[in-house]
Amino acid sequence: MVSSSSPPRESPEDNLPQSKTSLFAAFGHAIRGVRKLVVGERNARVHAALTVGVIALSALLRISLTQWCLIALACCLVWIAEAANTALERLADAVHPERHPLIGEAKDIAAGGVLIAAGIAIAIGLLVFVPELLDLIAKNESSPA
Ligand SMILES: Nc1ncnc2c1ncn2[C@@H]1O[C@H](COP(=O)(O)OP(=O)(O)OP(=O)(O)O)[C@@H](O)[C@H]1O
Repeated sequence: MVSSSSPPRESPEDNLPQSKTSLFAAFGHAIRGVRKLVVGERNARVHAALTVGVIALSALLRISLTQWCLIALACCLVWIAEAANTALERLADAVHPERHPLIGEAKDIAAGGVLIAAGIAIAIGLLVFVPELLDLIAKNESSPA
């Protein structure tokens, strides 16, 4: 017979840590993460320079709203992959500083994700910018000197 004074059964959710972080503080942590990514990672600084260059080229070529959306998504894809790669590298180094084949594999896979994202971003950039640049060249050639 079950005693009526037995404690209530715990649900799996009861074991989860209760987050006391306010939305405002969480936003601050995220901004700190972006700063650490851009300041501390050489690859992220390269992405930052490329992002600025791509935005400048897009503005110069006066691309359409749809093209802006595609370029923005392509840039975001690379930034998200780079952030995930950096986070995984730091986590792996903290949890297991010694060399381990699985850590190596995990880092290689994360780096592969960045490579795939960068490849797709380059393809989108070519699809958007090459026709625009060809158009600009054709207009310049056809205009009277
Ligand atoms: N702890 C480890 N155990 C086994 N192999 C590792 C380990 N750390 C790194 N490696 C191998 O060395 C490669 C480079 O790892 P590293 O942490 O130096 O990244 P990285 O080249 O600095 O990358 P990023 O430029 O993105 O920071 C990994 O992809 C992995 O193949």
